[in-house]
Amino acid sequence: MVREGKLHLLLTLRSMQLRRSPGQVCFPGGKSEAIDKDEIDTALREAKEEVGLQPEKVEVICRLVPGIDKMNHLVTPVVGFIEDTFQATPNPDEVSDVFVVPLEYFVKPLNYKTLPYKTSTGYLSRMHCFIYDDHEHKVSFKIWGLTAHFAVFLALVVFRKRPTFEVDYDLDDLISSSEKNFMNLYASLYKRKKSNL
Ligand SMILES: CC(C)(COP(=O)(O)OP(=O)(O)OC[C@H]1O[C@@H](n2cnc3c(N)ncnc32)[C@H](O)[C@@H]1OP(=O)(O)O)[C@@H](O)C(=O)NCCC(=O)NCCSC(=O)CCC(=O)O
Repeated sequence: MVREGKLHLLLTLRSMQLRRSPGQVCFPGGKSEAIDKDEIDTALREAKEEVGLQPEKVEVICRLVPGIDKMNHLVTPVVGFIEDTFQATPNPDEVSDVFVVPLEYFVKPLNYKTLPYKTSTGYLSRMHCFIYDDHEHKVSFKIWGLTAHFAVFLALVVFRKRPTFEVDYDLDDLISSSEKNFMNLYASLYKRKKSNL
């Protein structure tokens, strides 16, 4: 969404009652169901369930290169544009807060650290970790892991500028290098699956 002339990302704080990743920041989303035609359908259905966003209020822009979560699920980000007038109605079973962050924060953060990260298959990567202070609501959010990975990639695609921290992409060939990173990660998981057969 555009707020005060700047692109913003809408994020959620997961409910503490959730079995998986309680209290962590993520995008609205979830597992695909048989009724979903594709990942876009899944994303729109989940956004409606979690934050009350009506699918017809979303202008879907694109899908991004998938990521892989710690359970080795394939997670496909869907990018959509929404109006600034959207008023979230968080489903309290799943979401305890909804907030927005300027997209630019993910290339030029005020509070950032990087953590080296080794996947279950030994693939070496890095995890971004951002602390975002929402001054209007006097709350701070920690945005890290898979969520930060997607936010950084989208910010790089949109702004096409060098971030103030290191990233694992060739910035002159962003899309290909992100596909290559994904394929390497995917291949390392596939190899392990095969050897466990
Ligand atoms: C991947 C999503 C979008 C999935 O959302 P939800 O968990 O709300 O999905 P849900 O529909 O409620 O999930 C219902 C069940 O489906 C499973 N499920 C969810 N997404 C799936 C997928 N893509 N493929 C297969 N199964 C999937 C869940 O494990 C869960 O199983 P069970 O009921 O059996 O559990 C989210 O969990 C997420 O964004 N996680 C990352 C949050 C994050 O970045 N945290 C910070 C660092 S931690 C980190 O980055 C590591 C990555 C990670 O969190 O795995």
